[in-house]
Order: sequence, then structure tokens, then C-alpha cells
Amino acid sequence: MTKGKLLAVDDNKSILSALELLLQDDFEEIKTISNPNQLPSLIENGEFDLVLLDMNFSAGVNTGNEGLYWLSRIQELRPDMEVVLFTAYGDVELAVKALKKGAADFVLKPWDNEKLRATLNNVYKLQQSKKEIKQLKQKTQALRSEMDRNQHFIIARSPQMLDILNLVRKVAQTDANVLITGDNGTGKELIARELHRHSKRSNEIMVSVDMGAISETLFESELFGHKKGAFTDAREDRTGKIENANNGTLFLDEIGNLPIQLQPKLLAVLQNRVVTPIGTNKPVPVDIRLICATNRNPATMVAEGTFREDLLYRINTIHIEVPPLRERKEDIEAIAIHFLEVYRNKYRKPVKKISAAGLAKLTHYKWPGNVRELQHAIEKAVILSDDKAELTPDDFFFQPVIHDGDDVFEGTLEEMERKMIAKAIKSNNSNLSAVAGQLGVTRQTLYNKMKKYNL
Ligand SMILES: Nc1ncnc2c1ncn2[C@@H]1O[C@H](COP(=O)(O)OP(=O)(O)OP(=O)(O)O)[C@@H](O)[C@H]1O
Repeated sequence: MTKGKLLAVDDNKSILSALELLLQDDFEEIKTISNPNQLPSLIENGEFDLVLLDMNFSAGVNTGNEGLYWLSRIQELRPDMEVVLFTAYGDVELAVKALKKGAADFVLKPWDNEKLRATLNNVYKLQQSKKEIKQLKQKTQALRSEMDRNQHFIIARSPQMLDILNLVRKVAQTDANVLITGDNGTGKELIARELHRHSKRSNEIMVSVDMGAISETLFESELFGHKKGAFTDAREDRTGKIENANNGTLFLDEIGNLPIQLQPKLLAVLQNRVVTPIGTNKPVPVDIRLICATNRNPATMVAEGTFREDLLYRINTIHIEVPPLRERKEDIEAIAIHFLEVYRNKYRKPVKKISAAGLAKLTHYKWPGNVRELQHAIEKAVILSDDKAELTPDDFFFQPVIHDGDDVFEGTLEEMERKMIAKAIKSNNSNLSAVAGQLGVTRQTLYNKMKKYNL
């Protein structure tokens, strides 16, 4: 067990010297002060684990109110700090009052050496256990959400995705760093989870960090952790995500968002396999498998000077490029049917299948948002399906995609026709002869189509 750091506060200097002598083997560091006004700055900036605090400081005053005041100041500044009180013989009532206010324990003066040592050591051990419990709770929480996510499996029918799955199974067993690239929603995170699931680290945690969601000022503390007092707001020790992933997998999503000035720090972690939390100079060894993902082109970022080439070489031992959904149409039907099953159960709907025309519409759409968009399209269709047994083309609504001022409509031929007629009616201020002329059809044909499309 590591030794703690003690701060002892008493206005009697000979008591402080005696404490230093007595406790030197029990603590890694003992700092003594006779003026409690120094407490706030020491507590905020120092690395102390516990405080031994006298109850009275002004000559002739022995109400203990000063001790109670400093106890609550310490609790305000550092809620995780343990405080043991020094009270004069006969002040037991005062000591009980202090315990109710959150002091960890008290020792009566004149003290018994062994009793004092045992009390301080026990309080320190208790504090360490509380810390461990807190860390374990964080880990359990992360594991739980990971288990939820692990229930999603990759569906693959296209030759490209089947090749990727093959590669994933081969690479998973090694500790090689993997870089996954591809557009948003193509399934990069799902592939990272699959790599972890098939790796020899699968019983350990996979820690995901969304680099796109962390503000620049918090990057370092999120990844490397910090020591209490390392900067304003660092009220407690915090383990960084890299250390949290120890023995498991670290997934850095949107790695392209890592600011260039922090890239050497990540590179150093990967080279030396240690992290140094902010505010300490104690490197902590870490054993992690690294998977990174980005929707940007890393080679272009290197050429633009926004990504370090040496870091790219470190992270892309194996590079997996996930194609957009429109380039692997064979996957669309299987994924759509999978999500139909998921959402009909979730929303308790009778809808059981997607009609052939409905599937054709899904297959021909370009899916700019990839699998995530397909998932949402199916979810929406199921929610709105009432008592239907089958989803048809009308159940899927897609936004038109506009390019350079020209309308490129996505959807079935009939949908495109309806949209073109509606657009022509609007641009010709409902002058139907002009509309028919523009579209190159007779007025009768235009009327028929308007009736058909309810225009
Ligand atoms: N092949 C697949 N089979 C089943 N579900 C998939 C597949 N690919 C992606 N998904 C689902 O689509 C959604 C988006 O996938 P994921 O988050 O892995 O994409 P991503 O590429 O990491 O996205 P982003 O770049 O936006 O972070 C998730 O709900 C995921 O479960």
C-alpha cells in the first residue's frame, strides 16, 4: 500500500516537531504549519491526502469554534480530503460535534503514540478504499454501457463488407493499431467493437473517446488524467481515459480532431507506453490496444499540415476503409430487415415485412447518412406504420439532394415526376398552359398527372 501525504496544523511548534518525528515512517510526506490561514492555499495547490487539525489556535480560546470553521473550509475546498481532529482532554462533546460535521476521527491530547498512528493510518486506508470504490463504479458503468452496445452485430452481405469482416477477425487477435476510415454512419464504431470482441482483450474494457465532443482545453485532462490541484477546478484526482483502458482497448473516434499541438503527446504515449497525468511527474505504465477512426482523409490532413505524419504511421498499422452504403447495395436489404425486426419489437407494431417496391426504393436511394440514416428511416416508418403488415414505398420519405442549383431528386421515378410537376406549377405561377409547355406534355396529360398526384 502506498503511503499518504499528511498536513498537520497546530499552533504549538513543539507538538509539530514531535509529530514529524513520530510519523515519519508512516507517511511519504509530512508538512507542518502553525498558522491555519495557510490552509486554503496549501489544500488547493498541494497533494495532501489528510489533515490533522488542532481545534484551538488563539491564545486563551478553547471553544473549538476555530477548528470547526477550518474543518468546513477544508470540506468546501476539497470534499475528498479526510480530517482528523486534535482535541484537548475533556472536549469529547466538541469532538462528537465535529464528527457529525464530517471529520473522519479525533485524537485526544495528550495523545497516546500508537493510538495516534493507528487512527491516522486507518483514516488514510479508508480514504484509499473510497477512492477505489469510486473508480470501480466508473468502470462498472462503462462496462454496462459497453454491454448494451455490444448487442449490435455487423450485418454484411456485400463482398466489400465480407472482406472487411475477414480482415477484422484476422487482425483482432494481434495488438496491431488499427485506423478505420469512412463517411459518417458507415459503421466505423461497430467495426471497432467487433475488433475488440474478437481480441484477446475481450474480457477487459473498451474505452471510447469521441474526440469531436471534447473541448480543446479538456483534451489533455480527459486523455491523461489529472492530479487534484493541477489546475483550477481539478478538485479531485481523475484517471484519464488512456489509463482507464489499461489492459483493454482504447477507441479514439474522430482522431482527426486531435489538435496538432497535442499530437506529440499522444505519440509519446504510444511510443513509451506510459501516461503522465497533469500535475504529476509520475509516469504510469499502460498496456492498451489502440483503434482510431475518422471520417476525414488522414493523408490529406498530413499534406495540409494538420496531422503529424509520424503519428499517422503509428496509428495505421492496419487501415480499414469502410465504403459508403450506396457502394454496397447488397447490404441495404439485410440491414433494413434487421432494423424492421428491432423496431417492430421495440414499438410493438404488427408490421412484419417491407414490400418488394419498398425494398427497391431503399436500394436505389443514395443514403448520404449511410447506415445511420437507413436505421432512422426504418424506425420512422415503423413508428408511423399504424396497423399495416407491410411497409411500402410511401412509408419512406427522403429529402431531395440539391447540387449546384440543379435539383437531383432521389427516390422513385413517380416521386421525381411529382416533384418536377409541383416545381413547374410553382415557377409558372399556376399557369397550366405554361407548365404543360415547359414539361413538354399536353394539357390533358398534365391534368391527369395532377389528379394522380393530388396536386
Ligand atoms: N453493418 C451494419 N450492421 C448493422 N448495423 C450497423 C451496421 N453499420 C452501422 N450500423 C449501425 O448504424 C449506426 C451508425 O454506426 P456507427 O456509429 O458504427 O458509425 P460510424 O461510422 O462510427 O459513425 P460516425 O462517423 O458518425 O461516428 C449504429 O447504430 C450502428 O449500430
